[in-house]
Amino acid sequence: MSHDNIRNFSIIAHIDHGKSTLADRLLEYTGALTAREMQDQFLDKMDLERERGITIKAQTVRLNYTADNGKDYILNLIDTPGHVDFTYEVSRSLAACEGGLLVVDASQGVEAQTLANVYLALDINLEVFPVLNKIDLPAAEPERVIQEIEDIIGIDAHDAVLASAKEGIGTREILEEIVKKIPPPKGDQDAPLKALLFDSWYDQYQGVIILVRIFDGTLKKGDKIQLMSTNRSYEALKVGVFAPVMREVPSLSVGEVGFVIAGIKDVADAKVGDTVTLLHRQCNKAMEGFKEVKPMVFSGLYPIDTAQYEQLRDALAKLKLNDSSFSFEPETSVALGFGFRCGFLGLLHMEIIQERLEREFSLDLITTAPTVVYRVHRTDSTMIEIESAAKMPEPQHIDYMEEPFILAHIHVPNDFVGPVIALCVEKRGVQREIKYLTPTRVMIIYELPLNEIVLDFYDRLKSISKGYASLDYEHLDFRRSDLVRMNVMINGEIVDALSLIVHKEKAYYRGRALVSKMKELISRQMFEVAIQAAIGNKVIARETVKAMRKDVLAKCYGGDITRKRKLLEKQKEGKKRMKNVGNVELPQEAFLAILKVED
Ligand SMILES: Nc1nc2c(ncn2[C@@H]2O[C@H](COP(=O)(O)OP(=O)(O)OP(=O)(O)O)[C@@H](O)[C@H]2O)c(=O)[nH]1
Repeated sequence: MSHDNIRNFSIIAHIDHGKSTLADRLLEYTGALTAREMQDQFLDKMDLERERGITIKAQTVRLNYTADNGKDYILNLIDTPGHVDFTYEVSRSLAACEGGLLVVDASQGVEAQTLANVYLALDINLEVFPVLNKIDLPAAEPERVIQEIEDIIGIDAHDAVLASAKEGIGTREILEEIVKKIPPPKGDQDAPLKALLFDSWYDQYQGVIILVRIFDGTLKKGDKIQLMSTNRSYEALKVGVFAPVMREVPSLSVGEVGFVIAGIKDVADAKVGDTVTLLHRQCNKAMEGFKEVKPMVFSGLYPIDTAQYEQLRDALAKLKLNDSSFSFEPETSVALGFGFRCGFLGLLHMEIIQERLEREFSLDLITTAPTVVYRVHRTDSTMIEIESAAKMPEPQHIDYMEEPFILAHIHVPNDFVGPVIALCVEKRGVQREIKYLTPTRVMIIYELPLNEIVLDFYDRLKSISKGYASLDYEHLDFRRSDLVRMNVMINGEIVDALSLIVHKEKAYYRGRALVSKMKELISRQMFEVAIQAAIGNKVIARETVKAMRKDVLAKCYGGDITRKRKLLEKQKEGKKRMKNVGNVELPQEAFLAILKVED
């Protein structure tokens, strides 16, 4: 059977350059969606995604298209998540394709994130062709952007499609280009099944659904399949495609993309990048590029109201059903009580989960400052990985420690090179390369400790570059580093949830800055509050929040009860995100004060 009529492609775009809008246009044009269904963007399903304008979970659709040459084609659009935390998932989705549309906002030009994904695509030899979107905007500069694409990315862009996804301009040209420029899939129909699992999620009615791209062989309903990384086998109960809603088909063969429901219980068993083969006729080599993804950023989540603990646990379990890259385990804090230490792929992933917990599950949470995984090599020559300062052994048991490093690509206009380099140096960065991509655009490549990135790197980068800089990063390795545990004491008591691991050289300065920030954040209480930072037994900084002079209610001249109630209510409002630690009331912000400290 010929696979000549199949085209598998992704849309590669920087956030907000119009990927979802364009995808909807393609669906609409090929008749996959009616205009009414178009009211909502089809591909970005979750509310949160829509609100934040970012794509979190990949979605894939099959489109039927009759080309100008009179032939019918099946176009599989494979959506990719659009954020730096999900690079691995992006790379697996791209691996399921033969080509990619590079969508660039004609008024903005090429951005760092676009580059990262384009390079991912070019590295695996995808056919990439450019589409300039938003040409309806008065600020669009197609010529400049075409030049930029050629200079920076090095692909031919002179015949880039000029499009406006908003106004439906260029849609047919794009479909024609897909057919002409992207090669059809190759593969051996008679070989044993070899399919790439490139996405999976949990559906409450159907269980785990996996998306696969067939490279060799055929996958039929009823087949006994095996996942090669876990060696577990399942029966393919349902096989089908999204067109764009789920539709069962008898089988999927070479080049095709579709879903399989196979009674997999847990998304953690359906690992992105895994190879699907047949139990009794296995392919001899798994797909390349498989990686186990591991959480890199951790934070403590505690219910403000201890009665919400069970609810929080259930909510975390529910979220985990659909997100195997997220982890949680119970943690107890003297200061905050019972909660969970949660692991995330990165900061955005963390914010998304926290926001969902508060919004979809109506939980009020205190979150502790994000941290990374450290490796502690103990004097007894064993090694442990810790993801919170509370787990750090006493100094006499530590031989040395290591912290994770990343490779950061920062894309910035010429004018900001100086400040960006200064920031990287301040954050203990090691310079790799500074590349002038054009006379005005610069790529700054630095090795940086992840620990500095999770604090305030991104915000600082944005503010020193007036929003122009963009960042993307990949994990490099663990490096030996001089780290100490810093404790924060409130009225002489160590508050464990505020302890942090810092680089020794930064400790004094950070300690001082942290306590002075906390002083601003903690409101006056009926008594004096001493805030101290200490390393071991040594106090390195101290600030005092003076006692309140008058009772708030004293302001309410005597008997005006409504006024009094109003004031009390107002106080209650403000109390929402407060936690009593000892007898001191600490606001949520105080737990994240370290994020607001500048070096
Ligand atoms: N003027 C104009 N606006 C557009 C065009 N295409 C998209 N937009 C707008 O640009 C914004 C971003 O578009 P999206 O399609 O959500 O961007 P996206 O690239 O999918 O973003 P992610 O899902 O985060 O990757 C939206 O407000 C769109 O309405 C266009 O051709 N012209």
